[in-house]
Amino acid sequence: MAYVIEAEGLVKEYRMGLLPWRARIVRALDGVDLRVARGTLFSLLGPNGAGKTTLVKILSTLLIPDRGWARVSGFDVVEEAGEVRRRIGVVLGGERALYWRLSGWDNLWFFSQLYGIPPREARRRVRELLELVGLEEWAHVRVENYSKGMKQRLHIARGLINDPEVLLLDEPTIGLDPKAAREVRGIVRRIVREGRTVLLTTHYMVEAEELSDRVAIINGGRIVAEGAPEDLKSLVSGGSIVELRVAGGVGVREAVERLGGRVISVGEVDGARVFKVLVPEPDFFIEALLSELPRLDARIRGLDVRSPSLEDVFIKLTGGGRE
Ligand SMILES: Nc1ncnc2c1ncn2[C@@H]1O[C@H](COP(=O)(O)OP(=O)(O)OP(=O)(O)O)[C@@H](O)[C@H]1O
Repeated sequence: MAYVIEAEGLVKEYRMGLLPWRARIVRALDGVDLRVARGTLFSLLGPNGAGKTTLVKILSTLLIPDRGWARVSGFDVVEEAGEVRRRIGVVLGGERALYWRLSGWDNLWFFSQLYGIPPREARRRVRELLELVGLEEWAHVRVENYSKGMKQRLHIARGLINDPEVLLLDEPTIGLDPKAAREVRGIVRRIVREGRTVLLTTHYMVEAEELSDRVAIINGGRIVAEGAPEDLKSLVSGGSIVELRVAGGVGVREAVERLGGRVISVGEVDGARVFKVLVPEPDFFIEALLSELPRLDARIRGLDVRSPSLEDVFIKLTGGGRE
């Protein structure tokens, strides 16, 4: 198996505060190993502050790790940073790397010339990329008139200007409405179909589940699980997820556990508590629960049974997270 991204034992710490005696060390990566096969889409899924951006920055040579090593396309990200940069495209979330007063075409042309692409080839490339991201009709309109989704699509085109083997995408759909996010995901799929390798970070389970060949769940600077979405779901397999909404009652959680359920999260919606419970045999569990709850003075507001999703795995392994 040819791995186009490899990393082992990556550690990165940030020092917070200017005064040495009051400095606080934040360990953003705490020994990360990673292997991404050529031509696949790999997602790093994790809550805020998990270390996703730090990892992408190390792989794109923008940060140097304190310990460990990483190679992209066979080149070391520290020792051979120039070689790595020639072979990657990077789209960092929230960046403002476009010139808003220039058109989409002029932005891509400008970046093509920074890479020293000969004019004839650059023209062809810009045309193809605008087509890939569905902006050919907007090519000569200033970027300041683009919607958020269009800007993000242009960002992605910019990340591909040097025809990279590997595209690193940090939170590509953050802040986009569902339609714009769907368009971006479609483009990402096309990029992988072209034979490139894509590593993307996200905290949207659905995105990771829908797009990825493999997913690594990262939390607190460590990869806590890695595999194909289906494999990861089997971590909470051997059962069903029962979502139980109850109002009032004392000792509900204890009762759920006594009946063989494993509580993976507890939330609150409209004044009712929502228990997500992993249960081996839902029929038996629900029957027993229905006779138990009235004794605890708990009123059932809703009950739902479904198969586990990637989100359940994520919650189980990270103890929460957004979305
Ligand atoms: N420049 C910095 N200085 C100090 N601490 C930082 C810096 N950048 C990141 N951190 C800290 O390192 C940890 C990991 O941050 P990182 O941005 O890599 O996480 P993330 O998974 O990308 O999160 P998010 O989804 O919020 O972008 C967090 O605790 C963060 O506060």
